[in-house]
Amino acid sequence: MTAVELAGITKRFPGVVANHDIHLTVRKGTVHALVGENGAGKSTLMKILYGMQKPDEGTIAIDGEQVSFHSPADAIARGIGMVHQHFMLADNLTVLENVVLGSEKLYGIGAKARRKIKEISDRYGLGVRPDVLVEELGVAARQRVEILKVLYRGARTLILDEPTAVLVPQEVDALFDNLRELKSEGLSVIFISHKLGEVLSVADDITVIRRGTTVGTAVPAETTPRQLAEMMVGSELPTPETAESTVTDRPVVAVDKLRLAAPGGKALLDDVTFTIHAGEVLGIAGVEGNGQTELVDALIGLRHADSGTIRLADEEITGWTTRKRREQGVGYIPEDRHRHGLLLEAPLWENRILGHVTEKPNAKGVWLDPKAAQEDTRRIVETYDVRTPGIDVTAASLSGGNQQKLIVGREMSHKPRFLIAAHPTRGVDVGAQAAIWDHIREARREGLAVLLISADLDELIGLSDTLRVIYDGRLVADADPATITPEELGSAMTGAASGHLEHEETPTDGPGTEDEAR
Ligand SMILES: Nc1ncnc2c1ncn2[C@@H]1O[C@H](COP(=O)(O)OP(=O)(O)OP(=O)(O)O)[C@@H](O)[C@H]1O
Repeated sequence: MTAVELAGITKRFPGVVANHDIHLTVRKGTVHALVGENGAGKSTLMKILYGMQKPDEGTIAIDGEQVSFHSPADAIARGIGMVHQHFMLADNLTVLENVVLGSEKLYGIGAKARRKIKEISDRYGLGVRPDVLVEELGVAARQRVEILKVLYRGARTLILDEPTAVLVPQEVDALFDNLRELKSEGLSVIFISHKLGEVLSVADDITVIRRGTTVGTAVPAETTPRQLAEMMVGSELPTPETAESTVTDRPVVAVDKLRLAAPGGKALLDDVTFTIHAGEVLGIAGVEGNGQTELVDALIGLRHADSGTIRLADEEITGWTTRKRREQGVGYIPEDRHRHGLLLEAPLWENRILGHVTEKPNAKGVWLDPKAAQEDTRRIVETYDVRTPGIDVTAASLSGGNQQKLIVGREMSHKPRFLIAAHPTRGVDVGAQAAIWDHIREARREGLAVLLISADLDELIGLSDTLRVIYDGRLVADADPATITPEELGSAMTGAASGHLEHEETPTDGPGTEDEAR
C-alpha cells in the first residue's frame, strides 16, 4: 500500500540541479525519513510534493493515482500536509482561530470546529486545547497545534521538516509517541532530520539523498548513525578529536546584574550575572522563551538593559551601539537567520559585508572594497563548504544549512574576541556541524570567549566548559558538562519550569568570583 510515489523527479535552478532523477516510495502507515547533507535537495523535493514548485521532469502519484499540483491548495486537497520548521501561527489568536483560519468552509468557526479539533486531538493524543491563546503555548505545544492544523485539513501524509530541532529530549519522545498514533491510523509521515540517532529510532524506512539524487535506502534496525552519515557523504567520516579545556583566568566578558523589562514592567531578564573568560564556552540551557533572546539582544546591543552592566575586557560597553560592539570584536550568530543574519534577496558577497561594513576586508578607509569582499566570500565558501554555484547568487537560493554555514564563516572571519552563538549549527548536517565545532574550538584555543545558546543538548554539553540554566529571565542553576546527560539537562530545564530544580542554586554573587579553570 503506497501513500506517495515520486518517480524520476528532476528540478533545475540556474547553475544547480537540485533534484536529479529522484525516486521515493512512502508506504501507508509508516514514518519515512529523508536524510542528506545540506543542499542535497530534500527541501526542494518536499516543495515539489507540496505543490510549491513544479518539477522539470518526473511524476507524483498519491494512493496510486498520478497527480499534478499547481499550488499547495492542490496538494492539501489530495491529503498532503506540511508542518514548517518556522511555525506560522498567529500569536494573538486562539488555537481554534489559528486552526480554522483559511479553512472556515470545512467545519465553520464555532461549535462544530471546536468538536472537530477535540476529536482530532483525542484521537492522536495531541492534548490541544482550542481556547488558549497561542502566545501562551511553549514550542512543543505550538508544534502540536501545527500538526493538528494539517490533520484538520484532511492530511493523510504529513511532511515534517526538522521537527525536533527545537525540542528537548522529553518533548522529542512525546512527539514520536504522536507519530506512532498517526501511523496506527494508517497515516504516513515524511520526516526530514539531521539528527541521525532520532531518525534511526523513529523511522520505518529511510531514503538517503546525496547531491540531488537518491543514493539508497537504509533499514533502521541494521544501521548505525555513523553508517548513515557515511551514506550521506559518500565516504568515511573522520573521528572527532577529544577537546581539552582551554579556559584561562582572563575575563573577556563580564555581565553584572543585568535587568531588562517588558514595556508593561515584567522582567524579561533579571539579576543576570556571569563572566566568560578567554578560551571559555559558557553554555546557556533553557526551554525557548525564558529570556535567551533578550540576553542575546542585550549583549549585541539590539536592546538596551534597564540596569546592570556589560564589560568587554576592561571597557564598559553597556551603552555602545551594535556597530561599535561588532567593530570592537563581538561576533554574532543570530537565532533567526532570516531576520537578523541575512539579506535574502542580496548576493552572497553582499551578505558577507552585512554587519561588517566598516571592517576589513570589506572596507578600505572609508570606502567599501567590493573586490576584496568578493574575494573573501570565495574563501569563506571554500573554507566552510558552502554549497553554491557562485557568490553572485542570492542568499535565498541557498539551502537552509548552507545559509547557516555562510553566517558562521562570516562571523568567525572577523576573529572575534567574544562570540555570541545562538543555535550555531541549526539546520546543519552532521558533517558540517562537526566542522563548525572544530572552527569554534580552534578559535577558543586562541582565546575566544563564547556565549552558546542551543536547543541541541548534545551540542551544548559537548562544546561548553561551563553550563547554566536560564528560567524566567534568571540564571537558576549550574550543570557540569563533564558529567551531565542530555536527559538530565532536559529535566533541569523543564524542572526549572515546574519549580523543581534538580541542580543546586548558584550563589547570588555569580560565578565570576572564582576561577573556573578546569
Ligand atoms: N529557489 C532556488 N533558486 C536557486 N537555487 C535553489 C533554490 N532552491 C534551492 N536551490 C538549490 O538547490 C539545492 C538543493 O537545496 P535544498 O534546499 O533542497 O537542500 P536541502 O537538502 O533541503 O538542504 P538543507 O539540509 O541545508 O536544508 C541547493 O544547491 C540550493 O542552493
